[in-house]
Amino acid sequence: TRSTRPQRMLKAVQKNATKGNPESVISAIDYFCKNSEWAMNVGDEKGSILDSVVTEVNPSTVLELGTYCGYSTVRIARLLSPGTKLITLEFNPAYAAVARQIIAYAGLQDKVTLVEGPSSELIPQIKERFGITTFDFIFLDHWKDRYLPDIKLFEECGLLRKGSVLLADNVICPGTPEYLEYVRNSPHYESRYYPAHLEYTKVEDGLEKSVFLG
Ligand SMILES: CCNc1ncnc2c1ncn2[C@@H]1O[C@H](/C=C/CNC(=O)c2cc(-c3ccc(F)cc3)cc(O)c2O)[C@@H](O)[C@H]1O
Ligand SMILES: [Mg+2]
Repeated sequence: TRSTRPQRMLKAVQKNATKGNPESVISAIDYFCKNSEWAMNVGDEKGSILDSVVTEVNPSTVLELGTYCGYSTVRIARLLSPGTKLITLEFNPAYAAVARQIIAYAGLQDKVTLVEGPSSELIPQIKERFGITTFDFIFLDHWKDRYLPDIKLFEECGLLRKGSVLLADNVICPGTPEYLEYVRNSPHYESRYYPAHLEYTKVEDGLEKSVFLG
């Protein structure tokens, strides 16, 4: 049967990137998406903003919602201090299988815990299963209508502390209006918009960074 786009993306990484070199994996995926097939990775322009926020926060505990093929997982994990690991949640087994291979190709498997399942079920289990009290940094890039319910779940489960940083992709395109309204109007968050473009296009999009104030 015909291969899937994530499988073709993995082939492109195995063909064009250097094993153990995260930068080459990122470049190979961006090249594939610009020259062969568009895919919903955060991309290089928004990815550079992601890099700068991760570097600024220098987090000890990291969560990503929506692994997809692992592009942003690799971008984040390559910047983490030694001994720091990130947890990434993905509920599509086929996507998770490709992501595991792309993360391993980059040599970052020891810095990543990919958990298969829906965030709504997994978030309440995180403290127990991974011995995490709160997250320093959370990257939201899963179904856009799940950003708001999941941020409320973080609050209910006590997974945020004063200063926790949430970074959300696609707040303009496809858009997350309810989430934006919440973080921009809640007294519990200080929010800032980083304008950019939808990955590999000239369409407007951007990232919203929201700091939990307690
Ligand atoms: C049930 C919610 N919880 C979830 N828990 C765990 N994993 C989840 C969850 N939701 C979705 N996922 C996974 O996250 C990924 C979903 C991402 C959704 N992203 C988008 O729809 C998206 C879409 C676009 C886009 C923009 C313009 C277009 F014309 C077409 C597409 C651009 C992006 O950057 C995007 O992130 C998948 O791997 C999916 O299996
Ligand atoms: Mg996205």
